[in-house]
Amino acid sequence: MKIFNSEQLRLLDAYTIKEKGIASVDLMERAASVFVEIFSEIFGAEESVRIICGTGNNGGDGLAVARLLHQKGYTVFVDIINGNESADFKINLERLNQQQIPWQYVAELKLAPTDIIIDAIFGFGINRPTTGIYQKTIAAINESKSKVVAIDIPSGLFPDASSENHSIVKATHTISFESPKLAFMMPENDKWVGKLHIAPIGLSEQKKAELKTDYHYTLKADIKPLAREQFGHKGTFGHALLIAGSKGMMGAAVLASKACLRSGVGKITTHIPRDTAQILQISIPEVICQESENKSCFSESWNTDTLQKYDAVGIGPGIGTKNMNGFENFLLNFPTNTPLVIDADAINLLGENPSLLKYLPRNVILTPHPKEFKTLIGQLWENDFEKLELLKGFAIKNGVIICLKGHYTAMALPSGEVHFNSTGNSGMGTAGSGDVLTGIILGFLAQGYSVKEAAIQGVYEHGLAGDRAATKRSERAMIASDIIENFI
Ligand SMILES: NC(=O)C1=CN([C@@H]2O[C@H](COP(=O)(O)OP(=O)(O)OC[C@H]3O[C@@H](n4cnc5c(N)ncnc54)[C@H](OP(=O)(O)O)[C@@H]3O)[C@@H](O)[C@H]2O)[C@H](O)CC1
Ligand SMILES: [K+]
Repeated sequence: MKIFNSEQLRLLDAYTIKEKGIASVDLMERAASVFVEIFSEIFGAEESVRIICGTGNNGGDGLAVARLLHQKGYTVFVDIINGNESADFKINLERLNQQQIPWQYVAELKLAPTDIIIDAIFGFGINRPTTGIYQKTIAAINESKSKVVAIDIPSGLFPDASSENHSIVKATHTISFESPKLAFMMPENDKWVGKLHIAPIGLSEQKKAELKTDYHYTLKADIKPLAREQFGHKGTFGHALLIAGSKGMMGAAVLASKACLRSGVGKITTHIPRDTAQILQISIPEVICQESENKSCFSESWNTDTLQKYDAVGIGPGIGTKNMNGFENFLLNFPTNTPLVIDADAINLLGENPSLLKYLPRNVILTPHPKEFKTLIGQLWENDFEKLELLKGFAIKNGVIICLKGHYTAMALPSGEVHFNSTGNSGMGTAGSGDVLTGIILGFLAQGYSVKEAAIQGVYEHGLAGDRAATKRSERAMIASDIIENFI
């Protein structure tokens, strides 16, 4: 799914009105009705609902929502912050009066603890930080103990730029129209958005296809699994090489190897330090163990021919950062066309010696978490929008795919595109979860997925398996092995 900016959403809005010959107020009605559909699945009609509206189209949505909830039997009360009224706001205020739904202009907001608040102050039309009565009302909402449901976007949040230090409504749920806003993907905004719901309102599919954006949100419909050949065998489903582990960190090699096998790969050879094969062999009998001749997992005897035998290579889980020479030797000998996934300490090694970046092969996926990303680029960022620019810049400059792990893992491609993942949960913030991801991506690469497919699909399915694990156990109690066990 594409992520559009506010200018594009306005264009889509106008185009849909023209193409489908519907009035803008009818599009507002459609938006309000899909909002109410989702809202009523979350909150029953016994609830008393306070709807706080601005006077633009977000406020207009709020008025239409008030009317539709009233018709469904909810007790509603509307507060309006006086301002310039949009045409569709005016129409909906008139409709509200016809139904004799109570409303008032807000002077000072006083909320009952039992109220559910619907936030309809500002939508994507916000163009400056909130001040005065808007700021005061937002503070009153945030100080209340009420559940808050934002229409389209929590009021005060800029959809396409950083809103650091602004006054923003802290929503429990955000029901957003048609596509998520870029701001929702940023960890710094997690505290405002709450649980995100996407509500399609039927904007023009043709125009959506035409509009270009760098930003995408991966949903089930975007995932196209590779067909598994009926006559295939372990020789045709790919042979992966994983370079992982060190003394005390062999669990990382175990988790990544097992996840790789679960991804459907034909064979995996796991290259580990000397005298550590027993741990791996006992944990996973299906793995081919290959011990290094020394204490690190880097073999001096590696050359392009030995590495070229594999369909894909993964390096990093649990390797430590002590053997820079070994890593350098690995990269210098790495075959140009073999896909490679680089994780964990291998990323830290690259960060320590950025001159090695020029030796990266053609098809590379790096999977840092934010701290590893910081080490890799050797600089900090002021806010998450700046971090996103740095991520894009790194992918473009180095011709690599880089997956920055997080709630919405961001995958930046050399083309400048960024794909945000939609699956996963906080239970995946647990030791070994990243090793599992490396194993899955490696397995997909070895089976012939392109680097783009392996990254996007690997991250998506890793999250999906994590969601299944959380359902069976809980986000708190799940561990990395549960992600592997729930990979189907
Ligand atoms: N295409 C869709 O997705 C649809 C969206 N709908 C809803 O419409 C809003 C966007 O509505 P819009 O009227 O464009 O904008 P807002 O309601 O967000 O804001 C209204 C005006 O408020 C002014 N403004 C902006 N920032 C501030 C501020 N900090 N303080 C005070 N006032 C502010 C600004 O006007 P100015 O002239 O003062 O600059 C805004 O224009 C969208 O989010 C959806 O909820 C449709 O209902 C259906 C289609
Ligand atoms: K809002």
